[in-house]
Formats: sequence, C-alpha cells, structure tokens
Amino acid sequence: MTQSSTATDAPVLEIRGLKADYGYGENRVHALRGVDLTLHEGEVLGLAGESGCGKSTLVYAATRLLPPPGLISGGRVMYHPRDGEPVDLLQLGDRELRANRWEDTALVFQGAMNSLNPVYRIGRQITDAISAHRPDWGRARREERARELMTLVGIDPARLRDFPHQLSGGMRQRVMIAMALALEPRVLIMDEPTTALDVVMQRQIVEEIVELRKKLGFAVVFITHDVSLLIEIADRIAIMYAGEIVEEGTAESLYRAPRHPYTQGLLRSFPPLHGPRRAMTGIAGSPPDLQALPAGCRYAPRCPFVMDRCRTDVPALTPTDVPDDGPERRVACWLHSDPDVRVPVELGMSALRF
Ligand SMILES: Nc1ncnc2c1ncn2[C@@H]1O[C@H](COP(=O)(O)OP(=O)(O)OP(=O)(O)O)[C@@H](O)[C@H]1O
Repeated sequence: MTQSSTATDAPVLEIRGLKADYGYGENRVHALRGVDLTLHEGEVLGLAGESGCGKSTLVYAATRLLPPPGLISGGRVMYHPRDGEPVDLLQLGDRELRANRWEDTALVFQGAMNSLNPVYRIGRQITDAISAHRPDWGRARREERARELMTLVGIDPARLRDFPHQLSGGMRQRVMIAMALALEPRVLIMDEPTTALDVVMQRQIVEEIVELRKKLGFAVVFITHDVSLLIEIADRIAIMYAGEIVEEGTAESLYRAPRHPYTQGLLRSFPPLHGPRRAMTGIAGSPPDLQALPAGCRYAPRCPFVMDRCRTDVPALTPTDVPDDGPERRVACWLHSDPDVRVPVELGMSALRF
C-alpha cells in the first residue's frame, strides 16, 4: 500500500452514470451500464476485474477516446480544472477537447511502446509531441525538456539519438510514459501499461510511476487484472464486473475485508506480492455474455453465496452495512446491503498477510 500518498479529497474527474455501447440495433452490447466513479487529486485509483469487464471502455469513454463501434450513450464526466468551473468532457467541442487531452489528461495504453515510429529518432518524436502543444517553445527549450523527461523516467538522455529498435521494450514503454508526462498532466491513465513486459521490468516501471506521482503530484488511474498489485500501489480500488463497478474502497480496506464475493475471488486469483505463499483458487466459471446478462446480480451464477433475491433483484452500489467501513466504502451485493442477511465469513482472507 502506498505509504506517502499525495491524495486529497478534491475531485479531478467525476464520472456519473456513464454508459457506453458497442454496435447498433440487435447486436448492440451494453459495455458500460451506468458507472459512477470519482478520481481525486493526486491519488492512485486502481481499476481491476477480469478481461472484458469494461475497464478499458470506461477510461476510453471518460476521455472521449472510445474508438468505433464504441458509442457513449449516457452520463457525465465532470473535469474540475485548477481554476474555474467544472466542465462536462462529454459536452466539449473538438477544439476544447484537444486542449484538455494530454495537457490535463494523458493516457498510456496497453502496448503503447509499439506506437513509436520506427523511422524517427526518440528525441525527434518527443520534441515533435511537445511542439504540437507548445508551438511557442523554441528548439533549445523543447530539447531541454526532452532531456529532462528522459532523466525523469530513468533513461540516459544520450539515448534520445537512438531509434526505437535500439531500445528494449521496457525502455520504449518508459519513453511513452515520458511523453505522457511532457505537459505535466493532472491525470495519467495507464491501461495495463506493463502487460507486455517481463515481471521484473513490470515491477520496476510500476514503482517508478508511483515515485513520479509522489514527485509531480498527478492523479493516476491504473488498470490491471492483478488486484494484488493494486493493493500495493493504489490508494483506492474499484472492482468492475460486467460493465459495472461492484465494489469500491481504500486499498487497505479492500485487502483487509473484501466484501463482494467477486473481489474475494479476484484476491484469491493472484499471489500476494509479499508474505507467505498460499493456494490460488481462482473463480469458477466465466464472466457473462454482455448480450445475455442474467437477471438480478450479474455475478449470481458464479457466486458461492447466492441467495434467491440475487437471481431477481439488481443490487445497487451503496455504502455497506458494516459501520467501520465508512461512506467511502461501497459494494453492490445483497449480502452487505440487506440488514436481514448476515455477512459471510471472509473466506479465510485473514490468512493473507504481507
Ligand atoms: N470493438 C468492439 N466491438 C464489440 N464489442 C466490444 C469491442 N471492444 C470491447 N467490446 C465489448 O466490451 C466489453 C468490455 O471490453 P473492455 O476492453 O473494455 O474490457 P477490459 O476489462 O478492458 O478487458 P481487458 O482486460 O481484456 O482489456 C467486452 O466484453 C466486449 O464484449
């Protein structure tokens, strides 16, 4: 868990009722089903869930980068600038949106390192990217900034003269992170930024991002399947299932007492990064087909604690019935929102220790 967080209570991004679909008519898939999520200034917010649960769709929709056939079908994404009134990113015109993008919100996506142009030197690619947003900066200033950025992500600035193929995968991904940080954004979105790298390199880069965040104070949305990694690096975690957030809370509280049976299952699917080894049991079954969702709770068919009500009524994401959890801790599960039902034993989660 992050020890010296720079998080504050001030919201930077407030996602409300966000809905997104893929395709039209009968083939339409509701990939986001009304997501509410707030990112606070300076925090690391982790987003976890199995493949296909909508993590990427959520961040691409929230930044208006959702590629066709994706379509936003409802909701608001309020961005709170440093000065001035909040704006709904979904209502901005193209010009305002371009200005917001990258200056305020930067994105490093899965496999970004492969998007460097193979025929240009790294230095040129960084300075070109800077000049697109800072046309008034002279060449010397742009080059100086490029050197600074390379140092920031732990690469010798002499490598600015290299072509992409002369750098390792980890270095290329660092270059992409450097580019994302070029304009000192307030929000850095990272969609599985280290998936294509070996585990040692993954670990190094994740640690560096957390360090940079402390130094520069930006907020991070970090997407991964690996909830154990998030427990180490995130301030808060949101768990997604079938296009919805099903649990949200501080990393510490989610680790100590995961409330949603899906969160419990995810935690048992990844080895903890520290502490004793334990058996990984995973989650039986697979996520539902988004075109044929079960009635009631979407997780009911896989849930070891399923009750009659779960098969008919959809649970809302609400504060839990456990007084110690506080209002920030929310879960969409009848086990925790119905006062007539007792919370099950924590499935031996207390055996998990760092
Ligand atoms: N181009 C597309 N066309 C149709 N449906 C899509 C498309 N992209 C995504 N989807 C649907 O949206 C759902 C959410 O996908 P998304 O990529 O957001 O999930 P994810 O949680 O980020 O998965 P991963 O971890 O594999 O990246 C998927 O289940 C899929 O059915």
